[in-house]
Amino acid sequence: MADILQNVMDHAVAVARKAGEVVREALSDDRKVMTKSSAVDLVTQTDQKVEKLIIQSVKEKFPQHRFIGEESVAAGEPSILTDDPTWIIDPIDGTTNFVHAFPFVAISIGFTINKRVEVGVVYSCLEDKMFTARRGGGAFCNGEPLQVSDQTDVHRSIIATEFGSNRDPEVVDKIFSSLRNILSLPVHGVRGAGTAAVNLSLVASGCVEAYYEMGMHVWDIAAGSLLVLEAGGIVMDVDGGDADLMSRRILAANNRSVALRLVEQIAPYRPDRDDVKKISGKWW
Ligand SMILES: O=P([O-])([O-])O[C@@H]1[C@@H](O)[C@H](O)[C@@H](O)[C@H](O)[C@@H]1O
Ligand SMILES: [Mg+2]
Ligand SMILES: [Mg+2]
Repeated sequence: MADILQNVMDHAVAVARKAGEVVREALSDDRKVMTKSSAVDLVTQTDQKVEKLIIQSVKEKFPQHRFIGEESVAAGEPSILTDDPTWIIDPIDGTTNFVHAFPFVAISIGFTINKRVEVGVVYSCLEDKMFTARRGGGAFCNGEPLQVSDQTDVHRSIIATEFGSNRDPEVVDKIFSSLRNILSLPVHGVRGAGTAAVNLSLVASGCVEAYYEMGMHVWDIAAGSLLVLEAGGIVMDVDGGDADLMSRRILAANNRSVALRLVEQIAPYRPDRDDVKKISGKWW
């Protein structure tokens, strides 16, 4: 197992770095913007090109492995997580940032066996920060070990979250009531990098105490959730229950004390799960 995981880690780092070069080069091109689930859920040809590059390179080295890729799922591939070795890929996490040249854009590659993340790689390619973690092996940024913040007082914390791309009025109301509750605790501040993976790397780096969101997807959080765990943090559902990669809900924090104070303030809702999709009238 250790050899396989080291081979996976080495390959994920190498292909994430190559993908980062493609993204940086594309920043100087005209970026043709398309939309997916809403007018603000953006995708570009670079997202699609990078995902193809990653999957093709993994298939050559690990032909038996499975994939859940954001843009493959958008094109109709199922996002079912099995016990098989699976690469969970977000080719560009922060596409809206990429379109606007806002400087937080990441390639996120998680690797699971038996539905558990064993390797996580998040390459924040405009910052040139390679975040890596192996289960039980610690979390690192460009080779330097990461440790979550030791702050236990939520009032002295910065909390990260995102507004997402769902503009249904009832969802927007939930987002803002959670935000109002947390801001009024009070906390030192609320931030959002515009990418779940970078937000999770900020928790792992001790720069923010927690990140929560509802509506993001498994490819946004698979790699980053392991960064947080291996940096000494915790990951759970926004209601305090067990973390569930496919639920599209996450609360990642430096410790339980801060996490549970946030659970009390978050107005939860349940997005459609990543592994439950209507395809040609059937549910799977
Ligand atoms: O689409 P993308 O840039 O890969 O991923 C983004 C996520 O990282 C973010 O957490 C979410 O709020 C955005 O709506 C978007 O889904
Ligand atoms: Mg994403
Ligand atoms: Mg993406």
